[in-house]
Amino acid sequence: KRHKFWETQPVGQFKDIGNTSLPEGPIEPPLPLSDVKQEPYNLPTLYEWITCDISSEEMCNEVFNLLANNYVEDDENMFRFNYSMEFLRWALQPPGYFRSWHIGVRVKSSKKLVAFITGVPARIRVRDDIVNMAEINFLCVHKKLRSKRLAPVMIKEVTRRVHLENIWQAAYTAGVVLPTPIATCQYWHRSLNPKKLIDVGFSRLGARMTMSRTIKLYKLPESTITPGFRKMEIRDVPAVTRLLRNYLSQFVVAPDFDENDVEHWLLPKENVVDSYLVESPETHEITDFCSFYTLPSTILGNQNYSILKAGYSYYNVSTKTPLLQLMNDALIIAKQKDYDVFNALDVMHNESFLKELKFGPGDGKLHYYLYNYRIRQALNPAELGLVLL
Ligand SMILES: CCCCCCCCCCCCCC(=O)CSCCNC(=O)CCNC(=O)[C@H](O)C(C)(C)COP(=O)(O)OP(=O)(O)OC[C@H]1O[C@@H](n2cnc3c(N)ncnc32)[C@H](O)[C@@H]1OP(=O)(O)O
Ligand SMILES: CCOC(=O)c1cnc2ccc(OC)cc2c1SCCC#N
Repeated sequence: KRHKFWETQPVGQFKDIGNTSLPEGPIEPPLPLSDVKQEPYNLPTLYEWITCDISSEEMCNEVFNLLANNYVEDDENMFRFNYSMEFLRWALQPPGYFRSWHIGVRVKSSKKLVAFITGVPARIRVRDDIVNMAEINFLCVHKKLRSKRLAPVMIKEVTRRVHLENIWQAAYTAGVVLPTPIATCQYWHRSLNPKKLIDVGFSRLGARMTMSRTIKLYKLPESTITPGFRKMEIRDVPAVTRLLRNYLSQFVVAPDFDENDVEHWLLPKENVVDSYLVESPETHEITDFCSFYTLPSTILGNQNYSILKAGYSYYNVSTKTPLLQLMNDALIIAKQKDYDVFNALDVMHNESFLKELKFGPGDGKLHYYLYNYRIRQALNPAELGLVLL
């Protein structure tokens, strides 16, 4: 497949796969800031750039609506991600964020928002290298403006603005195959509301299975079973940071979280992120941690339901409680909160609990990418300690 844009970019190229003589690390060196293009890339005549202030209710609502109607759908067009406004503010305003990396495209005449792309700063460790990167997300072009080569312009513009902050690497994920994935992961789904998932056509009644038998199969206890299992609070940030940093150190690619990052990304936020930990009833030591984020989806073309309430496994650490038991408590919490499904990627140690906790494999893949950073050989999902939103 010809990748006319991606073949011009400092990313692993398909032709280089297997060429282990190429060094691991940055592909191109940083430039002096004076060499970075000072003015925005040209857009087609009818359109203009707009820097989106996500703090503004009106702007955030415009972004919400663009994504709600034009963002990612599954291959069967059964679902479309429906990121909430509070989720977008959480995802886009981490410590040290740059408003200039929240980039929109408007129609000059109508001022209608028709495209969007974002970056947020993140310190990502790759093996022993800690790299300041941009995490790129929410690339979206209105359905009516597709296949006009707008995406490469959006990507070049966010690249330019990231370069202006002296950052030269990026991390991103996509369901599509581009040059060149550093890892390819699989989604797994754990039904919490099997009747709804069957009704919308995602799941099917198993052979020789009745609906009541299916509901019973996925039934969970009313309450969590681990002694000392409780919601994370702000006073837990130092202990959770220690626990998480130690746990993530075993993976090839992982965020280098400090306490500020943990406070932003992992403190519970209603309808956005849920975090629980195990505080030993004897020693009061914090021994385990689990978290999931809330990303609903619009259900496309179903008479009975319009929204799918989905939880997504985020960061989990087990040092005393078996991961299987910890994640079962996470499922119990999600069911208590009326989630329809709990999703997880096969990253980190997730493989160890998926089948036993009755997750089923999805048909979607998620490819991880680094920009301007070569990894000699693609990683196994279990070597990834990074979850993007
Ligand atoms: C140092 C800093 C660096 C910062 C930047 C780092 C890189 C960040 C990269 C971005 C990371 C985003 C991560 C993220 O947000 C998470 S992945 C979600 C992406 N968004 C969606 O799928 C929403 C629905 N689809 C759309 O809105 C459009 O189809 C999009 C906008 C996707 C493409 O619009 P279009 O109207 O359908 O297509 P054209 O404009 O005609 O352009 C075609 C070219 O775009 C390439 N393409 C298609 N999908 C892509 C994708 N998901 N990533 C990268 N490239 C993608 C495609 O391969 C082709 O290039 P090629 O000819 O070379 O093959
Ligand atoms: C019921 C299981 O599927 C999903 O939860 C779901 C929901 N919404 C989506 C929107 C766009 C979409 O595009 C790939 C996929 C989904 C999926 S499956 C992949 C995400 C996970 N887990």
